[in-house]
Amino acid sequence: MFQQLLQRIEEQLLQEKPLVVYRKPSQKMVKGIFQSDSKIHYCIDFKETGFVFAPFNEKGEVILIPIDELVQSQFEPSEHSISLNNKSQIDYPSTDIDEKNFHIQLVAKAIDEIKKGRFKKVVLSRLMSATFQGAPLQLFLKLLNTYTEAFCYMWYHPKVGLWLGATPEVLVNIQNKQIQTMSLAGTQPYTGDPDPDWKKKEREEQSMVTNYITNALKSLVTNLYISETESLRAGSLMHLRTKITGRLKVLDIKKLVKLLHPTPAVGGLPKSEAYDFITANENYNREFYTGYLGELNFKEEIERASSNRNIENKAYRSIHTKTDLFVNLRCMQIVGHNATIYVGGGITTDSIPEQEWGETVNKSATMLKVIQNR
Ligand SMILES: C=C(O[C@H]1C=CC=C(C(=O)O)[C@@H]1O)C(=O)O
Repeated sequence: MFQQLLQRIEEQLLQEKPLVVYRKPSQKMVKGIFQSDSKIHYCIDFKETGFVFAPFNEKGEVILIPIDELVQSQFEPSEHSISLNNKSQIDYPSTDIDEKNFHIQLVAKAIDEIKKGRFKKVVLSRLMSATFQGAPLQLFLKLLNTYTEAFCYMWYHPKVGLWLGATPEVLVNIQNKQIQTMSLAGTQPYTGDPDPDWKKKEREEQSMVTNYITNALKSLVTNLYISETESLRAGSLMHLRTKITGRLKVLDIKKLVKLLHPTPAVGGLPKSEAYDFITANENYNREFYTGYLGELNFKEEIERASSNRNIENKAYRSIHTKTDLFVNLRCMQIVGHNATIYVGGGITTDSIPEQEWGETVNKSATMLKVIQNR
């Protein structure tokens, strides 16, 4: 069955038609969505059904792959998954000294602006290049094998390109009017401790995200609930996560997404000042990195146990509409045998530029491990 899904993916790639194949965190089901033509469809009012792929730029167009054909199959991660602990196994591509200096100076400039009061936090990123052997589909299978707790995907559109990723961050899950989101920030390497100590810088950086999201949601939801903050493992990294849930007063996905994206986990605070700094200073276009992606308005049939209402059938079915969106982190764009890997980190007044560089190097390991089959 899984073999059939792989064949269908290969066929679609050969025909140069749009597709997305993905697996949600902690699930075994891999879904492939195949578009029947090569047109580019856009999501306009968020009432459409399909798989969305949105850029970081809020004003950029959100691409939609309609569900012309859906093929799904269970995937059993193989026993030979890649080890996530051994940092030394990675062969980091050599970096140009100018590249490193540029990033360090960029971080220093941001710290200055924070001290001057222009903004409180900004997420700064860079890209790096690496070559790989084999086919992109092989990389996707390695992602599935390696990052079972992440949202793993391969997305392709002939007019846009091919992207792969394994992200730990949920933008928002919506089922009927119930929503679930998270504030995810703060990073340290995973060393085997599932609940390590966190420094003040990471705690503050993450609580800014929590505060932003809860304030943004206040006017839109009732029953707002904020969980305890916990450590979350994402491959060879650890993050801080707080879960936030609530019930929408009015189901308006467009408004909700506009409010959440980009969260200060990928943009900064205040949103527009940080955004302006990023676009004026980062020196490259993030495109779909730190955008969002996932299922929009999918219909899901839920079977419930027998109830008084429906004794003859022993069960009754109801149709739910679900939206599951993820932030596009730990991702790369593929052209031929070249991968462009995107990595970034949150900068606050307590950031140390050299360490922020190191954090982007650590984050690149998520994709490099897969590329290098380490
Ligand atoms: C921007 C990225 O990560 C975000 C998510 C988790 C932790 C982050 C941090 O510690 O800076 C970032 O906010 C990235 O991986 O490129």
